Amino acid sequence: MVAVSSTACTRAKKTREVGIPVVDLSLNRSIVSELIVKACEEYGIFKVINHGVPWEITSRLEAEGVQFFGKPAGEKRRAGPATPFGYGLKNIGLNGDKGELEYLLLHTNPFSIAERSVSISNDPHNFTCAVTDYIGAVKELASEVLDLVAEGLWIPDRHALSRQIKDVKSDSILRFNHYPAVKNHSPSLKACKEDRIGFGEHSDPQILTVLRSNGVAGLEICLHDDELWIPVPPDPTQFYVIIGDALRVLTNGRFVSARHRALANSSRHSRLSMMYFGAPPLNTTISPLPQFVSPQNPRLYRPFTWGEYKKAAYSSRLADCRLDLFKLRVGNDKSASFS
Ligand SMILES: C=C1C[C@]23C[C@@]1(O)CC[C@H]2[C@@]12CC[C@H](O)[C@@](C)(C(=O)O1)[C@H]2[C@@H]3C(=O)O
Ligand SMILES: O=C(O)CCC(=O)C(=O)O
Ligand SMILES: [Fe+2]
Repeated sequence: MVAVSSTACTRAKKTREVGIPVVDLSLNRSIVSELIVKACEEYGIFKVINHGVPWEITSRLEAEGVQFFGKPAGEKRRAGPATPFGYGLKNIGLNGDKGELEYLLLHTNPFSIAERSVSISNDPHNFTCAVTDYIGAVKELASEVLDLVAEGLWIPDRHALSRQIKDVKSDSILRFNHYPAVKNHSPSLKACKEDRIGFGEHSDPQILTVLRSNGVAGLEICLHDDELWIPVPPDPTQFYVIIGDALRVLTNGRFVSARHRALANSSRHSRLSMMYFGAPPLNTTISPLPQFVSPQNPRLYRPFTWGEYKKAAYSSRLADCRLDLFKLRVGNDKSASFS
């Protein structure tokens, strides 16, 4: 599927050279927390370096991904469908979204991983270990980032955010996306430079996403609703943190949940990305924290549970602005009080 109209050939692709913030976690803690808060307010995405995740853990999981997606189609299908977890091909979610990719969705619950690994790998024990080690390491990284966010925002309970994803009942997800290289690229199509949409525009519903990809480009973010897509350079040795809708709500809109997409334009190599989506338990209430609500900054969202938001997300299309369903009409609505 090529998700562009024929007019795309005459339309220049709108992109802009903007540097995505880079945060060095080995620097002084108060500097790091300030940098992270700034990046979350302005971009909703940043790269972390000196992150402490051992290369061996990342490369072991990548090798499992390469092995799985290299299997014959029929074998991969046996690990599907991806609703709610397992192997998916081109169909995304439940409402007709499509993309040029195949993927694996896993719940991070240890029992769920062990159970799924049997249909995914010929060596389920190895697969389970690789996934468990990786989740442990990126969860630690995500928790550290959330503690730094709490410090930078002067949230009195410095573990209030990280506790949500560390909870044993956390509803976090691990995802592998594989975007095959474009085969048989005819010269005329090449000249056209059309975009193949791998994973369409959206914001992630969770608290935050930790993304790692191989060296193949594709990820783009859209800033300030201005229709300009900014390429996010791939860096296999580092991680990108993407702010999700839940953290946007907790900060009463002070943080942005970055709208992003992945293109599948590479003609030589396939792109493989691995995302950890950090989420709270289903019954956790998501509501703006008191210090972000005041007469000057009225409450923007009504409280809801993560389960409620997830249900709304899965009833929507990928590009929908799901948070609008939970927005309060500030100014002429009595429920838009502060507390
Ligand atoms: C179209 C959809 C796919 C998605 C569920 C949804 O209905 C809307 C949100 C999508 C998203 C984006 C971030 C993650 O990749 C994901 C697993 C999630 O939690 O929300 C996907 C969902 C999916 O692919 O099933
Ligand atoms: O594969 C990627 O690089 C990004 C995919 C993504 O945004 C997602 O799965 O939510
Ligand atoms: Fe995403």
